[in-house]
Amino acid sequence: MRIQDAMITRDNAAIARTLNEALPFLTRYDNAVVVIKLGGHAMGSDEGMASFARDVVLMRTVGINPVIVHGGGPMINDLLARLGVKSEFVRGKRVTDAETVKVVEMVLAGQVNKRIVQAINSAGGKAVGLSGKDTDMIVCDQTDPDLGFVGTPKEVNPALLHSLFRDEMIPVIAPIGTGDGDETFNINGDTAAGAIAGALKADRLLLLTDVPGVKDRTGDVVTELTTARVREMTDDGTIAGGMIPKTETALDALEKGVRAVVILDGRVPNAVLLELFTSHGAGSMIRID
Ligand SMILES: Nc1ncnc2c1ncn2[C@@H]1O[C@H](COP(=O)(O)OP(=O)(O)O)[C@@H](O)[C@H]1O
Ligand SMILES: CC(=O)N[C@@H](CCC(=O)OP(=O)(O)O)C(=O)O
Repeated sequence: MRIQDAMITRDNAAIARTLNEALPFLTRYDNAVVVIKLGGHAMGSDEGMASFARDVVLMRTVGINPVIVHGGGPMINDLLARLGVKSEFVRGKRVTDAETVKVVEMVLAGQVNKRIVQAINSAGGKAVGLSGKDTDMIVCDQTDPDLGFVGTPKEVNPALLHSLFRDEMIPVIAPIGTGDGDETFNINGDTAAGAIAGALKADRLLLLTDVPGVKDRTGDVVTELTTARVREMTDDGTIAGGMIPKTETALDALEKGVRAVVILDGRVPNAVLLELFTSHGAGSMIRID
């Protein structure tokens, strides 16, 4: 056998093994709803975005209904800094005054949302850019007067998303909500993703971030977490900062009927596919005890 033929045979064997491993998952996820939160830190380069978009289109092609809810904190920070507006976070949430909320909406629903929509459409998908304001999809209460225009979703109307699924479209949602009046609320991206996943009773909520998962005190990633363990790790301060809205979201989403939540590193190429279609998965999976 020529060296080249031997290499092809080896490659084919690896491909066959991968497909073999993926097949049971392909059946399991047929028509499943998978909500993916793409954090600002996980968005990275254009190449990374293109690879993420290809994965999302592949999910759609094999019959999954993906929903993308995105963040964009670092992009908001950039513009606020250029405008000379100071910004601070309390327990992972941005204190948002009237001026800041305008910048937040512009960056998230304009710049970041359209970048993701364009990447998915370039990869051959049919992405539709939305925010929680469209069809009153996310109606909020004010989270805490000290945080200003930060919203906590109190009502999620997912009807539009079901229509989009029927037409094999991929919703891409900016975490901006409306109030009972005509207020605009800034919603933490994780919180918005959890609220949408809960309303859809999603099969999976994937929170893509810039760490490999939830780390314990020694810095090791915990691959399987119960809700009780998450509470313990929050109480003793092991879970802190930006990880708090993620784990709070996970607990809330599980309570609303989401089957499992996974926190994983969005910077790893094909992170979403590895999580969904391999037996070892990726990141930290949180399930109800
Ligand atoms: N126990 C923990 N395990 C992993 N990350 C943690 C933990 N506690 C705090 N963090 C911090 O949470 C960050 C993720 O939150 P954040 O920066 O808001 O992400 P994103 O922008 O992706 O939403 C990590 O980069 C890490 O610094
Ligand atoms: C209330 C609140 O904190 N909203 C976030 C919304 C964006 C976000 O969540 O972005 P990441 O996912 O990239 O962190 C903010 O203003 O930064």
